[in-house]
Amino acid sequence: MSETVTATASPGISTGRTLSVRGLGKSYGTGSAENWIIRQLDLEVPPGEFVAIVGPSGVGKTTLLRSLSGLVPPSEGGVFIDGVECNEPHPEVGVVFQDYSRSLLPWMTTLDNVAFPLQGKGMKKAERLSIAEKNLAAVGLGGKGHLYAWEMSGGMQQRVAIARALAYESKILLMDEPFASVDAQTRLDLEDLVVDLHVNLGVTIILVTHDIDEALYLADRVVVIAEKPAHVVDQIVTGFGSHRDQVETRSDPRFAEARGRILTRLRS
Ligand SMILES: Nc1ncnc2c1ncn2[C@@H]1O[C@H](COP(=O)(O)OP(=O)(O)OP(=O)(O)O)[C@@H](O)[C@H]1O
Repeated sequence: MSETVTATASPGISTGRTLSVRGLGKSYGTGSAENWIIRQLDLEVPPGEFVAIVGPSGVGKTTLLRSLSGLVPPSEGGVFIDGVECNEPHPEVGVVFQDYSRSLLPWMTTLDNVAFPLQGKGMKKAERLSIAEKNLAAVGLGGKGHLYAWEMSGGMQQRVAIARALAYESKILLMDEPFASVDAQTRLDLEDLVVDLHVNLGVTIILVTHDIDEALYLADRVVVIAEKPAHVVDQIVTGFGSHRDQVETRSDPRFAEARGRILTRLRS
């Protein structure tokens, strides 16, 4: 059974950060085998904005997100956080991946999974557990810290992954197809959870998805990447404000208009 959850303020988050992508290029291989996936990609995401990146399958969305997270070094250009070049994992950038089943450590309880990365901050155990508990509550899993991954649904495990990213004081949250592996109803619930987290916590969010409707429902701005090498080919400010409703927002004439524009752009 799915639950509807309202996010509450997390202790880990204050305001977001500006993320700037300048002339980003990423290639795999060398010499005559060099394959440019992304090239000349520019993007500016101010503090607190929610940006969704859409594009056709295989265009390079995951490659872009990995470059933003510092997990993959760019081949050209760079990623800047508040104007400072950052081409390696940044302590204020949290990442949530699609595959929740591989993101949680199976031998640890949920509470320990969320608290684990905080060890690197040199905090005492009681403080780590307290932050973990508060962030679990923020994603609707208060009091569930004793459970193991195998005792939770896919949607619950993905909430834990989000709580863990938030607990690490992330000011920028990168999400790669975070709802692609859960059922349709759970997906709607998780979408609304992320909307609430964004509104209540003010964190900057960049989410990659192949689902145009999901992008329009969640984001302040939808960035379309396409062609080979991939670059930004269109951007749409959704204009729906902070209030989103799964029925009302998706029935808004601007929603259909934006969807039509993106589909036309991707098929041209
Ligand atoms: N480590 C790698 N080495 C070589 N090529 C890679 C590597 N990672 C990705 N690629 C290639 O880069 C291209 C873009 O892949 P990527 O996963 O970023 O696309 P995507 O838009 O996220 O795809 P999808 O929508 O199917 O998830 C693909 O052609 C892929 O084969």
